[in-house]
Amino acid sequence: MTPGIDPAAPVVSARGVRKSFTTKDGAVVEAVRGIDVEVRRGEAFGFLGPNGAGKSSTMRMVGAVSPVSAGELRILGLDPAVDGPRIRARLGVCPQEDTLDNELNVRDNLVIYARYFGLSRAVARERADELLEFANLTDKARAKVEELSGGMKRRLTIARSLVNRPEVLLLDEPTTGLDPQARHVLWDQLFRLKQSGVTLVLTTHYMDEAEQLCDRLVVMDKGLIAAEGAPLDLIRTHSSREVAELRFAPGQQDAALPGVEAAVAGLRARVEALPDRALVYADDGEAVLGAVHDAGVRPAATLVRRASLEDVFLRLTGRTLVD
Ligand SMILES: Nc1ncnc2c1ncn2[C@@H]1O[C@H](COP(=O)(O)OP(=O)(O)OP(=O)(O)O)[C@@H](O)[C@H]1O
Repeated sequence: MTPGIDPAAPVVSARGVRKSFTTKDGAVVEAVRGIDVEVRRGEAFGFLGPNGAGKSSTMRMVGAVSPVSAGELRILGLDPAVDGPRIRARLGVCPQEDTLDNELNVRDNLVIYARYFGLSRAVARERADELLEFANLTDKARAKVEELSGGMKRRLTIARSLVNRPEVLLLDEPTTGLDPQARHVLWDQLFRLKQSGVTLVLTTHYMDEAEQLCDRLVVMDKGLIAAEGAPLDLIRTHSSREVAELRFAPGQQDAALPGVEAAVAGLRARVEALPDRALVYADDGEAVLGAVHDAGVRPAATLVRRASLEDVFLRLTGRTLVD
C-alpha cells in the first residue's frame, strides 16, 4: 500500500468548510459558509442548487485547486493543502466550460492529453481508442472538434477526463446547455461509468438530473446545505406524494386562493402560491382537483404530477430552483 493512502477513506470528507473571496473593491463574498459533507466510494453524489449557491466553489476545493478558507477537508483521506498533486492524480475533472483543443481532431484531443500524463505514444493511442468507444465517438475520431454537436463535445470532455483512469470524476454542471436527447445519452455514459466503479461527484441545478444520476445529494443554497439524502427520501421527507398545479387567468389567482384553501382543507393539503401558479401538495392530486371543482373554483389549466426535488427546494428555501 502507498504510504499515507487509506483505501477505506471516504472520497470527500468536509467539516465546517468555508470559502470566501475578496473582490477588487475589498468586499468579502462568502461563497461557502460552513458545510459538512461525506461522499462514499462508488456512489454518485450531487450538489443541487441554483446559480450562486456555492457549488462551483465547493467543487474547486474538492478538486484540490482552490484552498479552503476554514474548516477541515479531506479528499481520498488526504489533505489538499499538503497533498494536492497526489489527490489531483487520482481525480478526473470535467469543468463547466468545454476546454477542448479546437486545433486538434477528436482522437488527438485524447492522445495529446494522455501524453501529458506520461503515457507512451502507443499506450496513449490505445487509451484514446478505448475512450472513443466508451463515449460513442469512434466514428468521429478524425473529425474536428468544431464539427461536433454540444452533446458530443461534452462526451469527449468526459472521455478526456478519464485518461488517467481516475477513481473519482468531478463534473460541474455536466449537461447545462444540452438538448434533452443529448442529456439522456450523457446520463447513460455517466451511469456506465458509475457501474464500472468510478465515484461521481457532480453539481447541477437540474432537479431531474439529480434524481436520475445521484444516489445521494445535498441541496445547497446561499453557501449552506439545506438538506441531505437520497432523492426519493428527500422528496418523502419534505413533500407530499403528488402536487396539483392550478393556473389561473391573468390577475385572477389572488382572488381564487382563499377558495382553493377552503376546498382542500379536509385533504391534509398544503397550498403554495407562486407568481404564475398555485401548487397544492397532497397525496392524491386528483382528489384536490375534484374538491376545487366541487367548490366552484375554476382554474384556467390544471396538472397533477409526482412531487420532485424542485418541490423539496421550494419547501426548504421558499424559492424555485430555476428563476
Ligand atoms: N473568484 C471569485 N471572486 C469573487 N466572488 C466569487 C468568486 N467565485 C465565486 N464567487 C461568488 O461566490 C458565490 C458562489 O459562486 P459559485 O460559482 O460557487 O456558485 P454556483 O452554485 O456554482 O453557481 P453557478 O452555477 O452560477 O456557478 C457567488 O456569489 C459568486 O459570485
